Amino acid sequence: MTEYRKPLATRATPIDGLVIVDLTVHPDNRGWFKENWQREKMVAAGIPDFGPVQNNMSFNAEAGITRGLHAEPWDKFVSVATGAVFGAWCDLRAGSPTYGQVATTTITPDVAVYVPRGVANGFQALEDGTAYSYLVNDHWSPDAEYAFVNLADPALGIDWPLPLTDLSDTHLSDKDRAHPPLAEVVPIAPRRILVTGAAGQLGTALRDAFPEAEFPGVEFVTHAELDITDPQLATARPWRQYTAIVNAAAYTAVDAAETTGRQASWAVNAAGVANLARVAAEFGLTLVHVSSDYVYDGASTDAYREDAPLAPLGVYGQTKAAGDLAAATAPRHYIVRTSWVIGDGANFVNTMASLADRGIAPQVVDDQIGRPTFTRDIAAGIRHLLETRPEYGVYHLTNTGEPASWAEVAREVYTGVGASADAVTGVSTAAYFEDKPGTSPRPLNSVLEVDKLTHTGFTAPSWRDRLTEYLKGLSR
Ligand SMILES: NC(=O)C1=CN([C@@H]2O[C@H](COP(=O)(O)OP(=O)(O)OC[C@H]3O[C@@H](n4cnc5c(N)ncnc54)[C@H](OP(=O)(O)O)[C@@H]3O)[C@@H](O)[C@H]2O)C=CC1
Ligand SMILES: Cc1cn([C@H]2C[C@H](O)[C@@H](COP(=O)(O)OP(=O)(O)O[C@H]3O[C@@H](C)C(=O)[C@@H](O)[C@H]3O)O2)c(=O)[nH]c1=O
Repeated sequence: MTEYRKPLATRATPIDGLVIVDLTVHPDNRGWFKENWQREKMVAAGIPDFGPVQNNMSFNAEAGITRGLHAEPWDKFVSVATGAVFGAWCDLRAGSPTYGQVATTTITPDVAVYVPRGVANGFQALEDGTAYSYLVNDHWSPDAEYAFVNLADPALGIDWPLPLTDLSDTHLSDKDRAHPPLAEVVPIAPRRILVTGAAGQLGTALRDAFPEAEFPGVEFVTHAELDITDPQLATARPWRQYTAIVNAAAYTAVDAAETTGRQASWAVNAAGVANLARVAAEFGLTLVHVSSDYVYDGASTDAYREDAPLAPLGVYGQTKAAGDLAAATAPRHYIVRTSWVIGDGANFVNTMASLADRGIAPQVVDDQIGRPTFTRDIAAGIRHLLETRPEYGVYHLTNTGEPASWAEVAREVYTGVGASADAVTGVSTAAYFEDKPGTSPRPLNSVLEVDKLTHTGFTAPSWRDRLTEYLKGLSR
């Protein structure tokens, strides 16, 4: 029986994330009215902001008609427009703490159920002429991965009001009779993570931080495999089957960005990020984007906090700043600003180690101050953000320890590889670049304050410790 004028409320079930919702139904002399989905109130009541894109209805002419149990790769919000059903669900999500658990309840117009992606859904009509409604957050596609479980499987122990053995073919389809028992079900994999720019320094480290065993279906794409500037990006993947994009793609040739690489820098670091942000916004994904200390002018005498004004000096920094503004338009975004990245690839430490090996005594700038940051720690910090989900926004993420100039870093590298630190001569940035026309201006202060990230429970180790380990691992 429909209960009228109940306040909107939610009730937990034995299945993790499967929520029964009490809806407010307003009766009058013509019938009744209900808000079947009301985003603002329902999200406030704790129902996920699941972004429905399709509303399905099935009409069930007679009581006893039974459908299920079907787990599709999208979330559902089910209820009835008229009549009543006995609803039954079984958790078929790979890795779910409640895998195989069953929940049941009666659904009348004053009840709805939020069914998370991968939980198999089924029902038996309790009245003739029952109209069953479900909102879903992906468009139906024959290519989607589905899972099914047999609604008569004794392992589920569902106590159907009308025994299934009494049902004729007009009440239960052959297809639904033939679904496998729970023991033979292939579970539904979770939504996937996509990592762009996967052949770069950070992309390489992200492969270790997001192993397939812990992140089933995680996808690493190189520049050749997915160009973030692609105008067809919105249709390049079935995006609703993804949960996050980690953007490690960038144009990072700082000096070339001033001249021959200006267009490419804008295309990748600004327009490409805007492209990703549009996809993230449209399909409800979290965008993790990586940014740089070069978005600041370096004139501050203090370490930079996340809310410091953007004031980039050169083209690379300008395009990175534009990318940050674009990334922030995605409702779910983490912008991870880091500095002086060292990983697997061409970088300052490798250059210095190579110069030391060849007995070269370099001049190195001693008035740019910052902290080298190792890609394994950036990757670990990104994993931390995606797993703990602090408030969306900008986070500084660098290794910790006393900041240093590039000349000091160079001396540590020389010492670390067994050469003399005396080989490194300090020089001012102005003097170093004096005879190098067309090069980029660089901030003198690149020190980023990392307290905000620390408060979320993540602090990267000291850069000096990481440098020692890194130099040991260099194949020379
Ligand atoms: N390196 C540093 O010192 C610092 C870097 N950062 C930021 O950290 C992030 C990671 O940098 P890092 O790993 O060092 O960069 P890398 O230059 O090592 O890697 C960038 C990757 O992006 C790829 N790429 C370029 N254009 C596109 C495109 N249009 N679509 C898809 N992929 C593309 C590149 O491929 P290909 O080479 O084939 O073009 C490359 O594999 C970047 O956002 C960078 O701005 C921040 C501070 C310092
Ligand atoms: C090789 C060399 C560099 N330098 C200077 C140039 C430069 O100012 C500094 C560091 O050299 P790099 O070539 O690594 O500088 P650069 O490419 O500007 O490094 C930057 O890359 C971008 C992508 C970022 O986002 C920044 O955080 C920063 O890491 O050292 C010397 O003084 N002597 C040398 O022999």
